[in-house]
Amino acid sequence: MSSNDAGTDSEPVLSLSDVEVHFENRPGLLDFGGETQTVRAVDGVSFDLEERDVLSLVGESGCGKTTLGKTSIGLQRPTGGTVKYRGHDIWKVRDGESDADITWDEIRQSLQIIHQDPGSSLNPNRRLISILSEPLRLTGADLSRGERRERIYGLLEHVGMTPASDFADRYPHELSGGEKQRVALCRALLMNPDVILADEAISALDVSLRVEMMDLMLDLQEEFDTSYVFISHDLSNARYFTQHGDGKIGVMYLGELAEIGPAEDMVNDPHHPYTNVLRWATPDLSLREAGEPPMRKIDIPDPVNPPSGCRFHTRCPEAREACRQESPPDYQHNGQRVACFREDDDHEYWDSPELAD
Ligand SMILES: Nc1ncnc2c1ncn2[C@@H]1O[C@H](COP(=O)(O)OP(=O)(O)OP(=O)(O)O)[C@@H](O)[C@H]1O
Repeated sequence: MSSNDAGTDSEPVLSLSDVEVHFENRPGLLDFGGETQTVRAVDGVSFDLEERDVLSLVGESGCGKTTLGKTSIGLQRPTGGTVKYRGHDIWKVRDGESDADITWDEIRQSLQIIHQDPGSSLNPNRRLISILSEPLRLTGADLSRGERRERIYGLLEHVGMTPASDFADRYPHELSGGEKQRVALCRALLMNPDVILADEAISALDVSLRVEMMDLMLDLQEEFDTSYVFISHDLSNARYFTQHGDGKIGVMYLGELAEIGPAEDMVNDPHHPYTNVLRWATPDLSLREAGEPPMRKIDIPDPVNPPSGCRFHTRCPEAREACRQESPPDYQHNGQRVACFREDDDHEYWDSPELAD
């Protein structure tokens, strides 16, 4: 085994280091003279996900949550940096450049996804029993037909679809949205994954069902030893899920992680001015103070041409000249990691002039 790819069980389940995903958008056929544009969807992101951990990614639409989530579970190849599963560089394994004793199939099986719209990922022509038998066959579980059925029934009942015999022979269109999402969760869990990427997995559910679904996911996390990357545009849902899962919230802005830390610290004591904006924009947190948003401008810059220095400087109420010049490194503040010069009492930021609108 090569020294730099010798994964062990003591390694984080996932470890992302300086990950970058840039998309090259080529001009369309009719776009004469158009130039290829580079969309900087994710830039310089690092984090570890431990066993039975939660990382919730929040941020405005287009900030790179889905791209980062997919990159974390090997559905998107990064254009820079590394993604490691238990210490193994997953793309080296995929490309046959690793002598690790793990295969790409094993890694892919360990990293599962549930989408916002589970209906689109459940085959409409197959009954639930058949949909849920598939992962058991794929994982090579040596089970008889009867044992498979028993395992599936057990899980359906566990997620509240009782009696399971009433559900097993139904087609997806015979289920409610919440039931479909439970089936998608069951199907992902039957692969025995280490990580499930839940991409806006509760957003399409009625508000009354969201907490129920999050509780179910957390309940099963204990039982199946699963970690979650939980994507949500709603900070109050991310707070609930992260706090109960004892994990971290990562706030993304224009492809970068602006701040990451434990849920309560992020909500009650945000250190990055953009985390403060998200908090202000989430009425459910009951923290909104009267008046204007804590931002200079409303419009979001283009990820094709992000602002220089700190990407948030064009909207940040605290921005100074230094923020336009230089990109802030990560500073550690207790359990939080913050990319903002204001964390450094000695930084030249404090002596540089405030930015005018
Ligand atoms: N395959 C692709 N090709 C080109 N650009 C892409 C591709 N996928 C995503 N993008 C762009 O990358 C940026 C980040 O997109 P992404 O979907 O990751 O953001 P998001 O935060 O998940 O957004 P939303 O909350 O709206 O789903 C956006 O500007 C998007 O248009």
